[in-house]
Amino acid sequence: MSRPGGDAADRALDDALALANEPRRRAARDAGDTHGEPAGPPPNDPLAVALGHEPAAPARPRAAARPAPAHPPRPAPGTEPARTEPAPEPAAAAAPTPRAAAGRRDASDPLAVLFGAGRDDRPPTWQGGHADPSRRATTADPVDPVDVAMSLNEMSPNDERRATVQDPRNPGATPPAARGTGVSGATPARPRPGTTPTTSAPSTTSPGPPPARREARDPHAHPATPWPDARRLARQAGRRLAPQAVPLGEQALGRSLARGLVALTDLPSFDSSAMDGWAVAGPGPWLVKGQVLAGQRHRGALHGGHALRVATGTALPPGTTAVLRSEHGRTEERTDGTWLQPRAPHLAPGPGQEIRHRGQECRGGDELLPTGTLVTPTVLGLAAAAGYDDLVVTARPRVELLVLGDELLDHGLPRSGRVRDALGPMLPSWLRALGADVTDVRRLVDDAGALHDAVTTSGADLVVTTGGTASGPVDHVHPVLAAIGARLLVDGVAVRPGHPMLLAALPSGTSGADGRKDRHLIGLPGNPLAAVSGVLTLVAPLLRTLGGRPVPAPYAAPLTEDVHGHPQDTRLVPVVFDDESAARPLHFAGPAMLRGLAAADGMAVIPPGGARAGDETAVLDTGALGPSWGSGG
Ligand SMILES: Nc1nc2c(c(=O)[nH]1)N[C@H]1C(S)=C(S)[C@@H](COP(=O)(O)OP(=O)(O)OC[C@H]3O[C@@H](n4cnc5c(N)ncnc54)[C@H](O)[C@@H]3O)O[C@H]1N2
Ligand code: MOO
Repeated sequence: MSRPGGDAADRALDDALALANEPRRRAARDAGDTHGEPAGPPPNDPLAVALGHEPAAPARPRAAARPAPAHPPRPAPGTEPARTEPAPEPAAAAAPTPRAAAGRRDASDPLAVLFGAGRDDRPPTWQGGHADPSRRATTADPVDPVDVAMSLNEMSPNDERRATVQDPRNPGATPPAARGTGVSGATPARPRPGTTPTTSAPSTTSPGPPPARREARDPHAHPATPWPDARRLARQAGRRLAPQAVPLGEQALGRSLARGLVALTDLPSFDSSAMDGWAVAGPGPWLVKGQVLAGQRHRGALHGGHALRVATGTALPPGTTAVLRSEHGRTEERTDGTWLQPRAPHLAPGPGQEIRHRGQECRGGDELLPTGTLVTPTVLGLAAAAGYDDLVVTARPRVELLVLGDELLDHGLPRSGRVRDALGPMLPSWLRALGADVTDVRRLVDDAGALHDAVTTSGADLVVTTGGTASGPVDHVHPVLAAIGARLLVDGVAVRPGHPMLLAALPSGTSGADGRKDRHLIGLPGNPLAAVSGVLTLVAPLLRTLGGRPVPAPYAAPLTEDVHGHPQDTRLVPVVFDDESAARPLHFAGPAMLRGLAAADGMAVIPPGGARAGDETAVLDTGALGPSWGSGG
């Protein structure tokens, strides 16, 4: 099956994002920036700018051609640098505003991205592809995911992660990543005392995690994957699942057509009246011969000088030359019957007037919609009108969500150093909006054995974890992946927030009961906005591939104000469209905050080095995720 636009459109999308990001990344590097926090939060003064109605094809990002701001803008109240959370200033908080509808190519798609620039603006060195030897790969470079994949077995011997690797299911065995290093004896942490896991206790099937010596994992041991590359790697990591025939209805909603929708018949399939009135034959006046309603059939033909009272949708008998709509005609009872004539000479219907002709919309065999079209409510309606009872659609990727964290509460007020789980209630809807079948949502205690069991026994196509991706004492995601021999395709992304997110190919031995292979795990950071960043960066592109969903039409918007950038990393910043075309950055956008995003229409993609007021900036749609048929990815 090929999708409209398919990989080419997908590549175009990522290429354009790479274009938008690359020059700033270089500008930041040229300015001597290295690792670190953004130069400063965004400036104070929100401006109102209009959303550009750009063509879907990559155009030219003005942002890409401009140098990075020489001086970082002043901090804005209510914003925070990547890892600090200043006290919010309510007066400066952006109030939720009406969502802009116009200007979007695909309002149902959370990942609709619009571009502002084209390749013509690329600096000469960029056009050379590799003119700058220090430049990291971008999506413009063909990169084989296999080349980029980092097998834990291939990590350098001095990677401290090796010291933490131990198979919690088999404490005595030297895990693959530790073989040959002489390192052993890592212990997954035990649940903290006083914690109350709500839905999932530590594994009862597991012998339990062994004692371990945990050493700090160095998150900077390897460079983070550039954000556009991470999206592409996620998109290329999986293969489309096998299509299924499902009954026409909600089951099909949100999937893609695995076969083009071909008209089974002419539409309309018979000549019918477009108006309530009279079917007439020849010029008037006409003798009214009776009435035929929609769904009824008149026996025989209509002869010249005769009329039939008809309703909108009535099948017209042969001989009908036009329909006179009711407000244009007048009847008169005479001894020989009811006579009809136009109310005025100019209201006499011309030939064919008010007739809906057979085949006007399509002929049998015409392709109504191509393969890959997202099934929306309207598509269901069209398919029904065209006579379909079932649709052959792409499968929904089965996704299991594992929410990690002893500190999480599932009800009541945050208290005693514990916080409410914000991701359990939020992510399943996101995942469904991205086309997933969320098979399970489990809260796990911070226990390596529980995580190990959950991952290895899951039958899902994609396991999504939240929390535990960093290098804290109970961050078990990396050690468990290493222990089971998972292959890290992305291990840390140059994006703020969301830096520690990861994507791993699970070994085929961990396929579930149904024997599905080609399974993946995405580790989302625990900070809630960082987790959303991971959804946009890794989850959406992978789900789009697995579910064979169409590539969203891109869109971009000029920014209303300067937005500071991280020196090397892309930033994703919640923005709201104040009117039809304004992208205003919102405050309260720190990694642990959801207040900004909750009021947002999307996340602006701020390239390394920052963006200026007026810069056309790609926007990832986050505002239209409500409908379960929502596209995305
Ligand atoms: N030494 C370092 N520490 C941290 C680094 C680093 O590079 N070196 N990265 C920081 C970044 S960036 C992020 S993001 C976080 C990611 O941490 P984890 O993925 O390991 O997540 P946790 O530590 O489990 O939790 C982080 C934070 O988020 C809260 N949380 C977790 N789950 C939820 C949830 N379901 N709902 C609401 N809040 C949640 C948790 O309580 C923590 O406050 O690591 C930094 N540290
Ligand atoms: O706090 Mo972290 O912001 O996700 O990269």
